Amino acid sequence: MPHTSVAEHRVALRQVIGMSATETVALDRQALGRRLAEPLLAVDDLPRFDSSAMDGYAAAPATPDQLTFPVVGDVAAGDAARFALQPGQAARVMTGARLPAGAVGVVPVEQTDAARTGPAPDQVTFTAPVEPGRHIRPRAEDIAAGAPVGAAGTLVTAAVIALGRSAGCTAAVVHAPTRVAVVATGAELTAPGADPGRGGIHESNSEMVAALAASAGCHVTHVDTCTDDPELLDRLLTELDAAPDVDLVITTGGVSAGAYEVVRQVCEPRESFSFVHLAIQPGGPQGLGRWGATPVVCLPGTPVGAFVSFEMLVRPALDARHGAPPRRAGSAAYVGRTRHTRAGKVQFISCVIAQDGTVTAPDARHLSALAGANGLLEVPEAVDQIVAGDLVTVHPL
Ligand SMILES: Nc1nc2c(c(=O)[nH]1)N[C@H]1C(S)=C(S)[C@@H](COP(=O)(O)OP(=O)(O)OC[C@H]3O[C@@H](n4cnc5c(N)ncnc54)[C@H](O)[C@@H]3O)O[C@H]1N2
Ligand code: MOO
Repeated sequence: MPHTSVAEHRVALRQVIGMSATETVALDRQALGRRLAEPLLAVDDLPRFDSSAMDGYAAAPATPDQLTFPVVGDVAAGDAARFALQPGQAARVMTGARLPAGAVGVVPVEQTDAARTGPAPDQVTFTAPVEPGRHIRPRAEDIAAGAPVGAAGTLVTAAVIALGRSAGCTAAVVHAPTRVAVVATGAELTAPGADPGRGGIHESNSEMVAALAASAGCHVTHVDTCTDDPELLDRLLTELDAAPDVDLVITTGGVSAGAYEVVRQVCEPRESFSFVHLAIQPGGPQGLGRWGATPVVCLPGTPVGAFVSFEMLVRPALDARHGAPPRRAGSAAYVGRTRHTRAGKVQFISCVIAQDGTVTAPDARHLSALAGANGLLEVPEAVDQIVAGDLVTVHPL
């Protein structure tokens, strides 16, 4: 296999995976988790008008110490409040109500002699003078029409949905999710619940990769398994390339040096494909290319290798495709036992990052260690052991 650096492979993956299409979606929960492809601008001011922050009385004192006011109006939230307060007048207002013109401040009902409920009184007396501006939410205080709710690249969160909708936005231009087909290959794979017999194994990669892709903002549209029969894989890839709902195929297995490496056998002869063994562990054997017009990423079959290489290689390319900024690795103080690792390869070890900034890593490299992990600890190529007190690079999962 050609020798390719991890950095070169990452660049190649980004090129093949490319950028997603953009689409306009309603600014509701379907936009949640997407990245804005264009700035989202406020359509309206928020608040749309000077409004009351309290249930109480808006007042326009004639003198700074005026305490008793005639009540000339009653404004509920939603009312148009077409009248203006003259100096010396007050109006009952509810939280969120449009303030009558001329209001200087709002006095909460608790600080008056008025009853909370029932019709508005003819007159109200406050316990203290009106403070100018108090309990008034000025128009556009939160965001003004035309100002950005979010720049391109912003993650649409519940708060972004709230801000945008409050500012009158109804839709957003976002990066479309990548429609992914997963194909797990291997003669030994047995479907859930079926008898694996003497040599079979319970198949797990397909749903693991589907879950990883979903967590990376993809829509998983196909999940297939395939035997080691080259004709079957050829036919399946051709079908997926023709399918209207597949932007990317991710395969697992069949990429190493054995006699029945179906993915390599079928894909390697095609010019666009390259198969490499990267200096990382696990996840070293990798393939990449296009079947027809469809990008195909070939991960190794070992479940931990497939997981780690998805996280460290494929996820960054999907993030870029979906308009997300690069994730930053963290660092943590290693507090476990001395771990000997293999120099010459970047190692990714399942680890547990604690709240206090320390990190431990169980001895095993098995799926059980990964299932209990919340991060991957990266041991650089030149390092052959990590000891307690080392500051190490960690990638949160
Ligand atoms: N002579 C060599 N042998 C191997 C090399 C090598 O360089 N020379 N590389 C090793 C490394 S590293 C890896 S990783 C694996 C990659 O092998 P494949 O991608 O061809 O994967 P398979 O052989 O198909 O499977 C490996 C392993 O994983 C299990 N597996 C596969 N698919 C699934 C699945 N869908 N669900 C659950 N488990 C799965 C499979 O049963 C095997 O145990 O090659 C090494 N060998
Ligand atoms: O890549 Mo393999 O065992 O290094 O997963």
